[in-house]
Amino acid sequence: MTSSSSGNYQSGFGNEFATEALAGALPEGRNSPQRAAYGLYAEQISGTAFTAPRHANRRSWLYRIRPAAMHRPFEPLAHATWHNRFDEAPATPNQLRWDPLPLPAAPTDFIDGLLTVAGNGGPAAQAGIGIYLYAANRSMQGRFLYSADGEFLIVPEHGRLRIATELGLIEVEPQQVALIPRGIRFRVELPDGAARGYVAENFGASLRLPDLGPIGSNGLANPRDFQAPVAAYEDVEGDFELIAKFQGSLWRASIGHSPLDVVAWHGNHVPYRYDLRRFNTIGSISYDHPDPSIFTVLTSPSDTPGTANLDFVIFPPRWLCAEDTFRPPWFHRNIASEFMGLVHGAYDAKAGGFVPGGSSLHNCMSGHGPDAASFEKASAADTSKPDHVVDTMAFMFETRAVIRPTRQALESPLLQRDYYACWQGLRKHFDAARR
Ligand SMILES: O=C(O)Cc1cc(O)ccc1O
Ligand SMILES: [Fe+2]
Repeated sequence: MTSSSSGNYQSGFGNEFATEALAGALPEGRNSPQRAAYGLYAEQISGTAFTAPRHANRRSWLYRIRPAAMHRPFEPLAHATWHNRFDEAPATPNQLRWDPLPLPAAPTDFIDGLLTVAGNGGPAAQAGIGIYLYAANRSMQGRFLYSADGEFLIVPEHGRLRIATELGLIEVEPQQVALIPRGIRFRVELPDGAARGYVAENFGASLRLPDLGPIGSNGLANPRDFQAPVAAYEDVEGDFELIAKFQGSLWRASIGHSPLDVVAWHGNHVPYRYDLRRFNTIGSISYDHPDPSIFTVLTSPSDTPGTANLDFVIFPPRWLCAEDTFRPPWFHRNIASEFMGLVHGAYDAKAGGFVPGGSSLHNCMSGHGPDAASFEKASAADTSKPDHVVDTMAFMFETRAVIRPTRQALESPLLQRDYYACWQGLRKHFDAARR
């Protein structure tokens, strides 16, 4: 087996990258020479329509030991907890919150450990997202995964992931995220022996950096902090399995070699990692709590301008200094639906019950906001002094379409059946005689 490089990245979101693990493996001046160097096969993978506008167009050219076509036929593969059936249970307007998944006792790899909590739309419509949790305790061995249905945004909460992809190696730890584009084959290894986290599978237009408008040319997630891998290949033969996620179901095929055999590549349909601690958080320096759209890391636009299929939003450490302002998130009802997770520390709108690895769902127009304890504390706080919110990293998958929990999520013992009670202690302060 030949394998190369660890910890090597190329920087810049949306760049036209070029990388070769063997000198001269990338053809010069053309994509598809009559005979590629080293006896490699040239292969293109497109992530957008050929004719998508140039700024949105994604494709990569791969120079590989064997073409992706070379495997035995696929057959259906059952999975007890990972699926895209978002219509099994009625969509609910109830506020929902779950405790974290326990780490598994039996041997469980990343694929086995995936569980669908909720979602909307679907792969057939190329719109919506699947929301999954994973809890695993061993590396994928002799098997490789790709999804034809969407890109994976992986948000680790516990344990590092070493993600060996066709285009090279991506290593992430909690407070970093990984993005695996549609179609790219990969294997997830667990250097810490156990791992837990969240995944959004985006069936819609690929995630990109949001426009910055009047913020200007810098800020939020800066493009240079996104890191794509360098080429790293495996020249290894064996009795392996290629697993495809296709239209919400899994398929398996025997493959006689590692499909991670790309010696060189160039293009922009690429995996990335991003460290959420690099986010340049912007907020109010006068009064009022701004809309959380200023915390958008990446966005998947829909066909309606300004109305995302998916926004990936984070709530990182930050200073709060708005004067005469209720500083935590306000009470609200939104047209968008909000799935939240916590990867580190505590969230400033919830004094208890929302712990790292836990999840919450507040659907379209469902009232929510600070719990009673957080409300009382923030209403009494001295706003002439800044507050430093530290030790925190919450995130939100926000979608234009209602997020439909799966039956297994609604029936799970992890669902907090008393979640509504966190708002029941909000006292009546109204007094018509006092302004
Ligand atoms: O519900 C939440 O906690 C997320 C959220 C945070 C915020 O600062 C404003 C609106 C919002 O939905
Ligand atoms: Fe909210």
